[in-house]
Amino acid sequence: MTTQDDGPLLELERIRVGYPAPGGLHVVVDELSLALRQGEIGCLLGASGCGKTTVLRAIAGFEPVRAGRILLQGAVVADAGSAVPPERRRVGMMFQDYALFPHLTVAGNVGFGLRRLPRPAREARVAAMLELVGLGGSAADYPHELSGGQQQRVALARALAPEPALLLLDEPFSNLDVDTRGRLAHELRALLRSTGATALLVSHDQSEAFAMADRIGVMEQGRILQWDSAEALYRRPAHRFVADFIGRGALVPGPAVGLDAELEVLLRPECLLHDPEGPIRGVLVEAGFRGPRHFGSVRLESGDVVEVDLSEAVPRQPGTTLALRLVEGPLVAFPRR
Ligand SMILES: Nc1ncnc2c1ncn2[C@@H]1O[C@H](COP(=O)(O)OP(=O)(O)OP(=O)(O)O)[C@@H](O)[C@H]1O
Repeated sequence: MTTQDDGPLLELERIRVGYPAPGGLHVVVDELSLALRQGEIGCLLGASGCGKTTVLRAIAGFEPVRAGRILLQGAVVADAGSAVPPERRRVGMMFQDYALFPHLTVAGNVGFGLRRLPRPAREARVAAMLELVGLGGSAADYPHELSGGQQQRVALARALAPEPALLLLDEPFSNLDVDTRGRLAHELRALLRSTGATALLVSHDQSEAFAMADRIGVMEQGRILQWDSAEALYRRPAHRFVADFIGRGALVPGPAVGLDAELEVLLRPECLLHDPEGPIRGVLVEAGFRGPRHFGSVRLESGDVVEVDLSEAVPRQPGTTLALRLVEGPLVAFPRR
């Protein structure tokens, strides 16, 4: 998995992808750009139906690109006039339901894409992949004998076995329960890191995206609004939708907290502090402990309700009037609509 130069391993340049529809093309993804460097893990994050899977399918070569282009390791693999076939792209894909072959053993599944290798090399590679994902003892098992998490690891081993330049993962945790999801997100990240794989995954779950990815693209209706690190998305959302979608918080008119009337300010729970001397008043609507800190919904005098970290505030009875002040340092604000 090496590239010849330091350029991005994957580049999407303003791609448009759609599906044939009675009136013409139903455009699902438009003007979408992103770049991933060798060894980076990216994530497309967005609500159901925003076009995440369609982007993966276009990268894998299952859907044609109607405008823009896709480059892998510096070479164009798809544009409006041409497309390298999927099997020549060196792209591995792990599907949402894992798509394991039920009639093949674990070893058979992992070796499926290696049929052109001589048998000893194939067997060695399968064994190495199973060792990597911690399933060395399960080679002879069938998929139905495994847990969801183990099936996921078989699917991952199968996708990694042919040494793809790029790995695509469609909702890799969707079939797992909540506890397993959290654990496996960290496990999968560590695994991908250990192989140096470059990967792009799709998720509708922010905590998964944050746990897994170096770069996250927040999508809305077929576009990426911001392609950035998790921290930048949280601290410096470039778009109102991103501010709303990522993390907790509310956009309130500036005057609600003594600021400019032309602005709307993003108030995350850590932006307002309890301070008996503070100039901002609010009534506690409800409070709750979400370990290790206490949070409360506070109705400001403007009527806006914001979430506030109340760990330092006592008492925390609903109906209490609280004095608050803004945290020091810059806040995120947008021109008022
Ligand atoms: N094969 C297809 N033919 C026609 N329309 C399709 C096809 N596949 C997807 N679409 C449409 O494209 C849009 C985007 O679908 P896509 O599966 O890419 O979204 P998604 O963000 O991955 O959603 P989900 O999280 O639900 O899988 C949807 O409106 C969907 O109905």
